[in-house]
Amino acid sequence: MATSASSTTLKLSSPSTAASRLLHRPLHAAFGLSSLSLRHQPRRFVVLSMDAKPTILVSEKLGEAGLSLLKEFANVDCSYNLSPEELCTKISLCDALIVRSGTKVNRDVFESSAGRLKVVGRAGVGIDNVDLAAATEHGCLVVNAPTANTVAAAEHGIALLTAMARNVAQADASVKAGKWERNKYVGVSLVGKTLAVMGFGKVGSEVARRAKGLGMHVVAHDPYAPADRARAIGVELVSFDEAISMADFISLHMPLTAATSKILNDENFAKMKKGVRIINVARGGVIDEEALVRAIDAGIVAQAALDVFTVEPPPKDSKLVQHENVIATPHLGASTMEAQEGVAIEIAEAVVGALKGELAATAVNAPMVPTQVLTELKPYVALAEKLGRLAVQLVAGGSGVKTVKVTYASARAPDDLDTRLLRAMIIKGLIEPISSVFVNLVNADFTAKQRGLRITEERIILDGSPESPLESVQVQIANVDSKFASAISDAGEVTVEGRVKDGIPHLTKVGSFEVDVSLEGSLILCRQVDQPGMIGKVGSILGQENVNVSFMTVGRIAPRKQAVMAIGVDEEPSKQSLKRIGEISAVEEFVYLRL
Ligand SMILES: NC(=O)C1=CN([C@@H]2O[C@H](COP(=O)(O)OP(=O)(O)OC[C@H]3O[C@@H](n4cnc5c(N)ncnc54)[C@H](O)[C@@H]3O)[C@@H](O)[C@H]2O)C=CC1
Ligand SMILES: O=C(O)C(=O)COP(=O)(O)O
Repeated sequence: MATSASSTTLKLSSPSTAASRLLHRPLHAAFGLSSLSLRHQPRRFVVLSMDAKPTILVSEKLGEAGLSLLKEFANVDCSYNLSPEELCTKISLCDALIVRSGTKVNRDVFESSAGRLKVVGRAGVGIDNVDLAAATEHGCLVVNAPTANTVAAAEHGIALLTAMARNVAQADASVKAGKWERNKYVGVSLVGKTLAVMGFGKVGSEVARRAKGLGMHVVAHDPYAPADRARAIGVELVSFDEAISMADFISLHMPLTAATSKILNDENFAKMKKGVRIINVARGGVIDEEALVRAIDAGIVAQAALDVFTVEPPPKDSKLVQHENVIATPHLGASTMEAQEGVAIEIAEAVVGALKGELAATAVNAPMVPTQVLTELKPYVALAEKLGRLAVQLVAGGSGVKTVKVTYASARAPDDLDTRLLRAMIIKGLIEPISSVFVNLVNADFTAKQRGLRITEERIILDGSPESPLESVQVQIANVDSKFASAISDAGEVTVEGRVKDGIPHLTKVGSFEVDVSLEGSLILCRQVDQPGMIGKVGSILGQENVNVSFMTVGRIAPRKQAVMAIGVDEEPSKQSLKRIGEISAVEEFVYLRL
C-alpha cells in the first residue's frame, strides 16, 4: 500500500514464553471439537456433570478391546436396543455416540443433543444409517471404521456364493427334518462361470480375488475404480449393462446412495441371463426387493443369497426371505470375532482422537488432512482464527458482514497448500464473536453459507523458497464501516494481515498501517499523532492497574504524522483505563479487541 510506512517494534515479553504459550494451546481448542473445553461448555451446554471426562454412548455391541480403549478416556454408557425416543433422551448427556448398522442416527438425534454431541463413530463401513447433512449442520464429526471388516464381508460374500451354489442351507434344513433328498439338492459348479462384482472397492476387490482362486471368470463394474487395480488382479472393468448381462453370478458391493438405490430393478433384471444368481452383502436398498421376487418367480433369477435387507430385520412374512430359492443371513457380513475386535479398536481410536481434537483420518463429513500437513499448518490455523476475530470486531455495529476476501501469499504451488483448514478457522473467527453459533471444521462452510457470508479466496504466488507453507494471510471485509477508521484500507475494506514468526501468529497490518504484534491475550489499537512519549503515556495507564503489556508496536505513515500503535495486553484493562487512553490528547481513535 502506498501509505504504508516503516514500523518500529518494542518487544516486551520473551519470545520463548510466548512461543510456549502458543504451542501448548491444544489443537482441539482451535478446532472446537472437544465439548470438554471449558471455554465452550457454559456457553453452549447445560452443564450436566462436574466430571471432566466426556461421556460416550455405545448403542450396539462393540468388541472388548475397543471398549477398554474408550473407558481409559471417557465414561462409557453401553445401552443396547434403545428405542428412538430413548436414544434422543440419552443423547443430550453424551459427547460421542458409537453405532453399528442397527441405530438410526437421524436429524432428531442431532437436534435432541442440543449441541453436546461432537462425534458419531460408525463401527463399520456403511454410514447410510447416519444423516450426514444433519450431522454437518450441527457441527458433529462423523467417523467410520472403513477397513477392519473388509475381509470378513468378502469372506461372507464367498460363503454365500458357495452355499447358494450347493444348496447348503436348504439341504441342511432338509437333513435336520429327517429327509435325505440327494436328487433335489443338485447344485451348480463355480469353475469357469462368470462373476460380476458390482462395486470394485475394498470388499468387492477382495471378493474378486477369492473368486479367481475358485476358478471363476471375474468382471467388475465400478464407475470410479482405477482400471490398473482391476488389471492387477486379472479383473476386467465393464459397463453396468455388460456386467449384468454376461454374469452367471452377480455380487453387490457398492454403497447405498441415491444413484445405487434399487439399481437392481425390473428393467435391469430383464437384461440378465436366465438362471443368474445374486449375492448381496452390501445394502438391501440397492435391490428392489419386490422386483427380485418377481424375477425369481419368472425364472430369470435362479437363486439369491442375501445378508442385507431394505428393512432390518425384514418382516417375518417377507415373501423374499421365505422364498425357497433364497438363502438369508441376518446382516452377518462384518460379524467375525476378528473383524469385530478390529472394528472396535479402529472406531475407539477415531472417536477418542476426535474428542481430543485430532482430525480423524476416517472423517466422513470433514476434510481429511494428513497429520503432517496438520502439524505444519498448526500456527497458521491459530493465525487464521485470530485474524477472523480481529476483522469482525473492527466492523462497526449494524454494518452486516457479508463479503469477505482472504488472500494467501505463499511460495508454494497452489495444489501444494490446503487452505480448507485456514478458511474454516477464519470463518470460526468471524462468526463466533458475534453469535452463539459453535463453528468447527465440520460446519464452517455450511454455517458461513447459512449466514449469507460470501468468502472468496485468492492466492499470491511468491518467488522464493516454499519452505514455510505461507508468507502471510490477509482478511478483508468489504462494504462495512469500521469502529476504528484506520482499519479501512485505501481500497475501502476492513483489512487485517498477519504472518507466523517463529511459530507465533503476528498481526502485521491493520488497514494501511504496518504493525507487528504477537497475537496473544488482547489488543489495543490506537491511532495517534506520531510524537514522543506516547508509548510511555499508554504504558503507564496500563501499568497503574497492573495490566501486563506483552508487545507494543508503532506503524506510522511518516515521522511526526499519523501512527497506529498496537498494544498486546495479557489482562483485560478496566473501562476506566481504556477511557483514560482515549482521553490522551494525541489519541485520535482507539479500539480494544479480544483475541
Ligand atoms: N454386510 C455387511 O456386514 C457389510 C457390508 N458392507 C457394505 O459393503 C459395501 C462396500 O463396502 P467397501 O468395499 O468397504 O466400500 P468401498 O467404498 O471400499 O467400495 C465401494 C465401491 O463402490 C463403488 N461404487 C459407488 N457407486 C457405484 C455405482 N453406482 N456402481 C458401481 N460401483 C459403485 C465405489 O467406487 C467403490 O469403489 C458398502 O455398502 C458397505 O456398507 C461392508 C462391510 C460389511
Ligand atoms: O460395515 C458395514 O457396512 C456393515 O454393514 C457392518 O454392519 P454391522 O456393524 O455389522 O452392523
